Amino acid sequence: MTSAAGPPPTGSPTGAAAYADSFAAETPEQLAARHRALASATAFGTPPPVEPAVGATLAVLAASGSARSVVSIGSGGGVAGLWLLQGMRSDGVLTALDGDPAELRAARRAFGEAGIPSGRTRLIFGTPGEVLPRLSPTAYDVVFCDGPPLEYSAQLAGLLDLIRPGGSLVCHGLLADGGIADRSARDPQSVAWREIARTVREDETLTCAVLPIGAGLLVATKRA
Ligand SMILES: C[S@@+](CC[C@H](N)C(=O)[O-])C[C@H]1O[C@@H](n2cnc3c(N)ncnc32)[C@H](O)[C@@H]1O
Repeated sequence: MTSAAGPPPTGSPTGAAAYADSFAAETPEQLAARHRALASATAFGTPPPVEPAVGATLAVLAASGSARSVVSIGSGGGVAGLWLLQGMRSDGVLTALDGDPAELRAARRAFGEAGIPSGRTRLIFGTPGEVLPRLSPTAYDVVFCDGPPLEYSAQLAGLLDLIRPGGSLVCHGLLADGGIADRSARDPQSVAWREIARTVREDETLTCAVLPIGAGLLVATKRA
């Protein structure tokens, strides 16, 4: 992807993945947030933002449910948040949490530059374990998780409790290194992803799918 905001990052996808990303054109403000997040990833080793095709999928999921209330766990620099806001109702509120104040500042900047009214975002510092108990059960249309699975796998029941019937849990990153599909991979991250995927697949109140875009999306929708 080439843009006025800078050259394509190294390691950019090719072929079908590149087409999927190019289809999901980003605004100059989204591109600026993406380039800041990628620069931070290069400089500090922070995880990269979601790919454009993943962002567009988040927007579609939010739009298809006329989402008014969305939670983003691991706000990062706000790239995914901007896509979610794009799909949500114009009066919808995005609650974004992160355990790194610098990431929350970056997300606030991204939302401000994109002209998002301050009342449409709620930025909360903390871990899922600290913040989830303060959120209202069955009040959210979409709960999006993007961060180390070990950080929220233990919170899975609490995450599902937040979602209204018809709403969705969306987890990003389960296909990142192929460990989930490799039975011999016993590293903690692969084990956590396997456990999350197994739990949602076996839950008869959920309809779920794995979408092989970006680093992989696990989508689980609560039956109405
Ligand atoms: C992959 S980045 C999120 C990128 C974001 N979804 C985007 O596309 O802009 C993961 C984020 O999770 C946050 N994080 C990691 N562990 C956390 C924890 N235990 N509690 C809260 N946030 C955490 C990191 O600070 C980081 O900003």
